[in-house]
Parts: sequence; C-alpha cells; structure tokens
Amino acid sequence: MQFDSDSDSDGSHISSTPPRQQPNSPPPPKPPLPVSNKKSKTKTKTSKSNKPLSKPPEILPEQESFPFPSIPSLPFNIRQRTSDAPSTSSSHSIETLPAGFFSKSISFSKIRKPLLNLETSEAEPVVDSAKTVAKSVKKHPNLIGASVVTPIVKALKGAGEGNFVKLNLNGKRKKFLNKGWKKNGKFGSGKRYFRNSNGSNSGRSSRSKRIKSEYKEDDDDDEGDGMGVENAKQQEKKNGWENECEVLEEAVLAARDDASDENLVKLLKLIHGFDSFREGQLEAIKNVLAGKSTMLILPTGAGKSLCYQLSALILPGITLVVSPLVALMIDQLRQLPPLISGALLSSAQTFEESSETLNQLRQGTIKVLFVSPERFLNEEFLSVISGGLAVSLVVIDEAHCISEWSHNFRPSFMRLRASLLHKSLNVGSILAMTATATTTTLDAIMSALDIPRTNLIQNAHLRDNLCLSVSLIKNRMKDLLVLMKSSPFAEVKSIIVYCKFQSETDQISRYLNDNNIKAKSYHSGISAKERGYVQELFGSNKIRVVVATVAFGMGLDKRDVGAVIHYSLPGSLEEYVQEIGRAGRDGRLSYCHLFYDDEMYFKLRSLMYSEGIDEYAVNKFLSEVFPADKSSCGKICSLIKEPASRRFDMKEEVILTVLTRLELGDVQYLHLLPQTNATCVLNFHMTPAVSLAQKVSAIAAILKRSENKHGQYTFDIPTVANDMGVTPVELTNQLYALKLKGEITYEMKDMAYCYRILEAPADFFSLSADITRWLSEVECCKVRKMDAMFNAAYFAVNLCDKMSGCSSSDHTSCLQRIILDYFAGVDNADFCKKIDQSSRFLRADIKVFLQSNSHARFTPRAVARVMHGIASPAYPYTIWGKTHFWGRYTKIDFNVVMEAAKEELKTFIGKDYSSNL
Ligand SMILES: Nc1ncnc2c1ncn2[C@@H]1O[C@H](COP(=O)(O)OP(=O)(O)OP(=O)(O)O)[C@@H](O)[C@H]1O
Repeated sequence: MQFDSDSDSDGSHISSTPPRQQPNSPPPPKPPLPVSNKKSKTKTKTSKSNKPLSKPPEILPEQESFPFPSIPSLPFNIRQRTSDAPSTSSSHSIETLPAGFFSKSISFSKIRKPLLNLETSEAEPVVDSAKTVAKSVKKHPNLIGASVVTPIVKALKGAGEGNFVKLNLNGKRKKFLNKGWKKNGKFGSGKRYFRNSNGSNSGRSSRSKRIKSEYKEDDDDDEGDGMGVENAKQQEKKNGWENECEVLEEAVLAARDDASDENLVKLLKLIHGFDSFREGQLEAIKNVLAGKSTMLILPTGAGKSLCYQLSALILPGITLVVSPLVALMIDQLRQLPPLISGALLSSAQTFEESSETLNQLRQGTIKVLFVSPERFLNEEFLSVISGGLAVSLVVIDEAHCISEWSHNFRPSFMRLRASLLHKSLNVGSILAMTATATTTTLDAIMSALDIPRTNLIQNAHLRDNLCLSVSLIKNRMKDLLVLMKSSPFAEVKSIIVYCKFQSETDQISRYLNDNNIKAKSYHSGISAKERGYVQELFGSNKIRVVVATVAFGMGLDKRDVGAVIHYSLPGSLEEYVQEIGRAGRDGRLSYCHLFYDDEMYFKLRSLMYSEGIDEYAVNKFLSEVFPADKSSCGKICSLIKEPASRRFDMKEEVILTVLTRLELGDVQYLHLLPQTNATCVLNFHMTPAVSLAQKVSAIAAILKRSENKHGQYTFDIPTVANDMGVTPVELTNQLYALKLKGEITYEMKDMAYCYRILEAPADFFSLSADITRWLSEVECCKVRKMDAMFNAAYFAVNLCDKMSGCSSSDHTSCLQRIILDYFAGVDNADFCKKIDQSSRFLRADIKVFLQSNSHARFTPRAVARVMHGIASPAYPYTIWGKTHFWGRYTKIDFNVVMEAAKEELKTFIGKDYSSNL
C-alpha cells in the first residue's frame, strides 16, 4: 500500500453548491508518479493507489500581482432612517424519532425524518412580490428555530443566485448582466447582487429561471415600449424594490449609529431572515463593531460566517476574509448575502481575473474581499490595499491554521500576525474564527493576533444534535453495508462516508451501488468537472451517499446531511469534529458512526512521520539556501521546488515551512517573495535580439545571462532580476509587456521558492539544531493527535462503563466528554499503548534490507520510512514499495526503527551515515 496524501490543491471543487459555471474541460491529468530519480513531479498521484490524507490541502502559490491605485468607497450610500423594519413570527415542526439503534434520548426540536423518497428535494417556496417582503412567513424544514421570515433580500426581485463576483478560477468567466440593481444608485454600483439568502441550496435552478425572466422584463422595459399595463406593473415592482432598499439602508445606518441588540436583530431579520442570533454571534458582532479584536470559537455549522457578514455590512470600510482554501472562499462568497458585494483574490485566478478584482476594489464596489493567505506575502497587493482603502476588519477563518500545534498548520498563515496586519493594513480589528482549537492552539492564535483573553468567545466544540457511535470494524465493507442497511442509517437521506484512501472511495461506492445504495466517490484524484458533478448530484439529493476523502466537506453547508460515517479513523479529534460537523447543520438529530481497527491506526500513525527531517538534512538545506558568498545579502535567490524536494528528501510543504520559519523566527534571515518560475526560454520575433537589447535594458540583461541554442535564449529569472535590481515578478511583467507588443514569446518553467536574503546565519549548526528540534516537536504533536483519536475510539468500545448515557454502540456521552477534555488540554494520548517498542527481528531485517540494496544510499530515517511504508520525495513508492520490507514494521514505534537503522547503518557503512545523504 502506498502512503501518499490526498490533497485538494486548487480546492475549486469543494463547495456546497454547484459551480455557477462549469469549466469547459477539466485540468490536464496529473502525471504519473516518478519511477526513478529522474526529474519528476512530486505532486503526482495515481488514482489507483491507496492514498491517505495526512496533509492539508494546498493553495497554489501567488505568482503575479499588479499595482492599482485604490479609492476608498462604499458599495452603497447610507441614507437617513425613515421607517422601522417589519416584524416576524415563528413556529416549529416536530417529526418522529426513527426507531431503534440509539437508546439515548436527546432533547432536540427536530428529529430526522425517515427516508421516503430519495429523489425529493426540498424546494423552497418562491416569494414573488417585492411588496410582500417581511410579511411573508414560511416554514422551512431545515432551519433551527423552525420558521423563518422570508428575508427581505429574497423577496427582492431576482434574489436567489450566488454573489456577483466571477468565480472564474478555471479560465472561464461568467458574464454578468451589468444592470443597476437600483437605478438611483443607492445600492450596488451597476451590478445586481443575487444569492440564495436563506442558506439553503435547493430551488436554485427554478430561481435562476425566474431571474432570467425578470432580466428580460427589465430589458424590455429599457427598450422603451413601456406604456402598457405590464410596464406599469414593472414600475410598481421597482418602486416596491426601492422602498425595501430604503428600509435596509436605514437599518444599516441605525446599527452603525447604535449597535444595540434591537438594531442588530432587526438587521439580522432583514438580511438573513433569521429571528434571533445564535449563541456567541451577537457578542462577536458587538465586539467587532466596537473595534475589539476577537477570538470566536463556535462549533461547526454554528453560524460563524454570519458574524463577519453582518459586521462587514455595518462597518464603514472593507472587510478582508482570509481562508485556507480557494474552495472555501468560493463557498463563502456564494453565501454572502446579496447586499454585500464580495470578491475573491487567490492564486488560482488568472492575471486578468485578479487584476479585475483589484480594479473593482479600487472602484469601491467591493465590501468583502476573500483573499488567500499568500496574498499577504505579496507586497504589491499590500500596497494596493494600504494605498488608501480603509480596512475595517480582517477575518481569519479556520484560524487554527496559524498554529503549528493545530491539525492543519499552514506556513502561509504564520504571516498573519497582528503586527503585520496593523502595520501594513492599518486594520480596525481582527476576528479569528475556528471550530477546532485546543488550548495550546488557542494560545498560539491569540498571541499571534494580539487578542486579549477578555475578547475570547467560546462555546462548546460540538453541537449536541450529533449522535456519536463507534465500533470495531472486522469485515470492512460488509460491516459498512450492514450499518447502512440498519436503522437509523437506512432511513437517512444524505450520507457522507469518509475514507482515507482514494482507491477505497471508488471501491466502496461501487460496492454500495452493487447493493442498491446510490453512491458516488469523491477525491482529489478525479477531475474537477466530475467532482463538481458529484457535488451537484449530492446537493440536489440525486445521490444519497458520497464516499469521499477529506477533499470533500470543507465549507460544505448542505444542511440536510443526516449521517457521517468514518470508514477509517480520522487523523485527529479536530479532523473528526470537522468532518462530523458536516452532519445535522439543519439542527436535526444526525448520526455519526466511527469504525476503527488497529491495522489502520498503525498505518495512519506511520504517516504522521512522513514530514520529519534530520538535522544534517536541515544543515545541508541551509547551506544551499544561504550561499557561501558573503555578498549574498540583499540578493534574490530561488530554490526550484521539485529537484530541491528530492535532493533534501523534504516535501515541498516542509521546505516552505522551514523557509517561513527563517523569515518569521526570532531573526529575520530572509524575506519570502511570491513563488515564481525560475527558468525562462525566450524567442525573438520582430526585432533581432541584439537590436532589441539596445532599446530595452531587460533584454540587454537577459542576453548577458542567457544560453543561446538555435535562437532560443534560456536564462535564470532570479539571476537576471538581481542584475537589474528588480524582483522576478517585475521582470516577468516587463517580458509580458514585450510579448503583448509581439516582440517576443516565452515559456516559463521550474516553479521555485523565491526569497531575498536579509542576513546570513552566523552559526549554521545551532540554527539547524533549533529548526530540527522545532520540526520534531511538531511531528510529535501530530503523532499524539493520532493517538488521542485512536484512544477515544478504543475507550468507547473497550473501556466505557456505559454508566453515563452510552449504550450499545452509541457513545455520544463518553465521546463528547473525551472531545471536550481534549480541547481543554487534557491529554489522553498515553492511556492505551498499542505501539510496540521492540522487535526481535527488526535489526536482522534492516541488515538484510541494506545488503540487498547496497547500490542505494540511506539515512536512518529513510530506512525507517521504508519499514513503515512511507513514501518520500527521494524514496518513492513506485520504487521502494516493491520491497517486501515495505510497511512491515508499522506496529513498532517509528523512532525505535530509526534507532535500529542508525546502528545497522554504522555497522554496514562503517562510517558516519550522514555522508550517505
Ligand atoms: N442566527 C441564525 N439562525 C438560524 N440559522 C443560522 C443563524 N446563523 C447562521 N445560521 C445558518 O447556519 C448554517 C451554518 O452557518 P455557517 O456556515 O456560518 O457555519 P460555520 O460556523 O461557519 O460552520 P463551519 O465551521 O462548519 O464552516 C448556515 O446555513 C447559516 O445560514
């Protein structure tokens, strides 16, 4: 079995709603896994191999940015208040509890309805008249609080589509009708802002049809045939529309003047259609409006997004929302209420797309900007933002990514520090949000963001409408089928089955289909188009089950997912809590079953060691990062990702982590620049190279550093940029301008990390020791998280005394307690010792392995990885997976295997094994 992680590199497929526009064609298929040490892609995947998910999804590097002057402005004007917002009422609907399985009685207002018809979607009632705005009260089966006033925005003509901003991440763009939403310009700025405002995804297509027909009506009106009855009706509708806009403007103004509970609830009703705030929301909004940086910890699906949405509307300046995944940003953008103009800026966009977003920002048509953390690395972007735009609020979603002690650390999030945000962006306040942070993670986030303890808003980490059950899996797929065919799972309409390996998802979905359960698999190895399709089918309840890897779910707000089944153990309790958090978002009782077994635990535990590096490797890495040349300070250097990854046997994410540490540690050794291609191959078309060099200094610099083969000039971009005293991005921009003129064409390759050296370390050895210690602590933390997850499952099945509400396989009570303890800092990682500390045959096996592979060079870590079945950049599965020692010692502690390998290597090589590297 190959161990490699499944990632969601562009993340564009993850969203609760179907994409507004599907790309024409999926991205090119990923190249196969390297078979030798020849130049190869380290991010390659084979969909047939089993791929566990040990690392977080990635964000593509930022490559280009463009300076734009910025003009601070609001998307609409605030007028004087003239009237009060309408009021609403509510009612509840109780359904019957499905029989059997869970004995525990749980106090919920809603119990999941038995499955009647899989194909039935819960289409929302359509409110047509603009005049019926807040008077129309409808029952919505999915909402906590049962009955909801149809939000004003829904009643407004055309409400019902996603936010206006283009989601053209795959090179295609959507044309938006550029008609004034309100022609006197009070709201919007020539755009119409639509979305499904009640948070549900159903009824989308019928609503879009309605929107289209309304556009048509408007167009007809504009064409001037408007003396008839129809036009009079239209006019009447428009008047109603304008009145509603006035009501909204007044409500916003009132809340801005006085952020009282009453004013905020009124706005909540108007914007979101909800009667009341959920726990923590009001407090968070009030804090933010008062300019207090706040840490908000609410369970998954508790409504964290609403806190910044409403605040953004009331605050005068723009709100920046930083998210770890492009997919998450797309989803959040879609979920923005229609009145809040939003946009997205990420590395997955093309040059044109990002410059268009920046243009909109400059024009003041954007109120909320979703931005990838890498954008904060980009000085040009910072200069656009800080050039005159007032940033009222910076929201850091999934804020646990800031901390290396979280389950999902992202090096790029390290840059999001209060000092940087305040200094560079002059932000009013910071709102950090997460559902999963242990006390250690929490401390790290709050200290990085300078959030005082008094501004922590924290609720329980779990919603109480989730029934948690666990069992030991014996006959893997059969056990799953039995579970799914028995109550209550048999009655649940929408189910997610989480697996660790891509091939497992395909296998299981086939098996379920063979057994009359409509299922589809979902993982990052399938095309973006297919993933979008699966999501669409699931979102519209056309398929009942999605069998997915971790690539599915983040940002998923399908409200009626009634069950989540873990076919394998998640990597941590945080991951478990995130994934079960996809269930029961409608507030109804939902079921989460966890299967576990020792074998899978051993394999997954081994994977936690896939990112570690040794001190001599760090040392070697540092000596390449900082050239011996003393004059290197101030120079721009680059490290081409793939060869560097293989050379140091370091995953690309680990390289980035170490570079980020060198930038943000106690001493700032370097400054990271946007990742860029390092090599350029240039062709001249109009003016001969030498003549053009006389006119254009960039070409002169390029010719000095180029290798000319058959009229093609190949050069290293950072080297030429250094000669010219510009950044690689600036040089690339100059080339782009020449290309537009038809002078040249070029091809870029060799994606590289770029950085400017600020200070060469005086003592490489102590710096390597320091970095290695830190990485080893991070690794240890991951292993403990895995252990804590296994121990929770093990405790429930084997040790729970079933005295406090647990029964049969239902362990809601004890798991809830374990999870809460875990987040409160109680470490349960040690109580169950499944991992062995010795083996009689280990040394002998290592010896045989070394002898039979005497042609290869090993380090102790490399040997231990093979014995644990962990692929690495220099020791890929395609080569080393063939040895029969592959994964043989997963049950023995990795460090024990490494120590044994160290001893054997000493004997075998007869000298210091570090020379083996
Ligand atoms: N006050 C409220 N009343 C009723 N429903 C609400 C309220 N606030 C939010 N919701 C709904 O709850 C659902 C979940 O909200 P949201 O996606 O913001 O959760 P979240 O806390 O960000 O979850 P996650 O951490 O999983 O991303 C949404 O459909 C939202 O419309």
